[in-house]
Amino acid sequence: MGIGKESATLEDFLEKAGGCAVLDGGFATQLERHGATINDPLWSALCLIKDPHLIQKVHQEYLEAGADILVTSSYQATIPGFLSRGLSIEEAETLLRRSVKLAVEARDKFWDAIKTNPYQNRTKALVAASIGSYGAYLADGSEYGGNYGPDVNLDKLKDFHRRRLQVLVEAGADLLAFETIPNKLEAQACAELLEEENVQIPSWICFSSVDGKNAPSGESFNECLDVLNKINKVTAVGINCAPPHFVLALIQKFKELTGKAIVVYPNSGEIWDGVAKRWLPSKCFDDEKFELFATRWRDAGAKLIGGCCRTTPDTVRAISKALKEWS
Ligand SMILES: C[S+](C)CC[C@H](N)C(=O)O
Ligand SMILES: N[C@@H](CCS)C(=O)O
Ligand SMILES: [Zn+2]
Repeated sequence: MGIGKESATLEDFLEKAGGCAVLDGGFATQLERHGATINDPLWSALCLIKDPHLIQKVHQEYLEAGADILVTSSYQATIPGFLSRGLSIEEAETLLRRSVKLAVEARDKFWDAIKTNPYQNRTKALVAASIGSYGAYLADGSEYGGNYGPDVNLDKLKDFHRRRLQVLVEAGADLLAFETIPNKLEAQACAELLEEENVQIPSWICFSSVDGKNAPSGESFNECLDVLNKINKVTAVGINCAPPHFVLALIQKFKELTGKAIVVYPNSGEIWDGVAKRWLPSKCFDDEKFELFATRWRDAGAKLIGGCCRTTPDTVRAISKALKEWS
């Protein structure tokens, strides 16, 4: 027996979405635009404790902007992270389940409101449970560095991810989204866990990149994807929270390296300073540029396209306009 409901394939969903699905945008970014303070080791997961209503509002805003897939607020929600704040294991698991519940409720409410409108051309959105990297939990910018040191081995990374993954799948997520994976070892740990836990829902594993060519650790995507290609339970692979000007070349590279579906959701181009905990200005794409490049990314072979940090519902609206223009 595996965990998670038997679901329709991602391929079927992509077909219903017109061949290419629109993801949402920067989740934490939109929380902050509404005034949330997340300068904290739990980052956006702090809102699971302090302001769950705001989480649901942000999901709603991304649906209204055209997202076919919502990514949950669990990026930096981890059991050890919550324990270090004095919560019990039970409370930590309740918060993880809450992240899925908030997105599912937002999705269902939105769908109930639009499904009978004959002029709407939408598919019922999916909820992807975010599983941020170990580096995200460290809260020191390690998801863009990829060097976890000699004490972190394959088993330690599996132990870190296992229980959260089980709780999120059992809470009813439609998909798993591993985000900002910065090295080959962690990609392998996540992929092998999908097999060990016999996960029945589709999943993507996304890497960050700081040089536009390799994983942040310096390992080539060739090596990283070699590991993932062998594991059928990894449905899609790609890039998230890397600068958007890297994305076209990375899609072309990934097309050569894998037969799996490709997912891309870059950030705005700003650079995260993990020590000062703030975004530094750099070469950025505005929403018009996202609109222009979304079709280039699709034409290069990406099947799931959205935005990550510092992008907003307006960015998603621009991507949706570009990709669903035919509809
Ligand atoms: C995607 S980064 C901006 C998330 C925050 C980071 N893990 C930190 O806590 O500093
Ligand atoms: N899903 C996370 C990604 C951070 S890189 C968020 O949008 O907050
Ligand atoms: Zn991001």
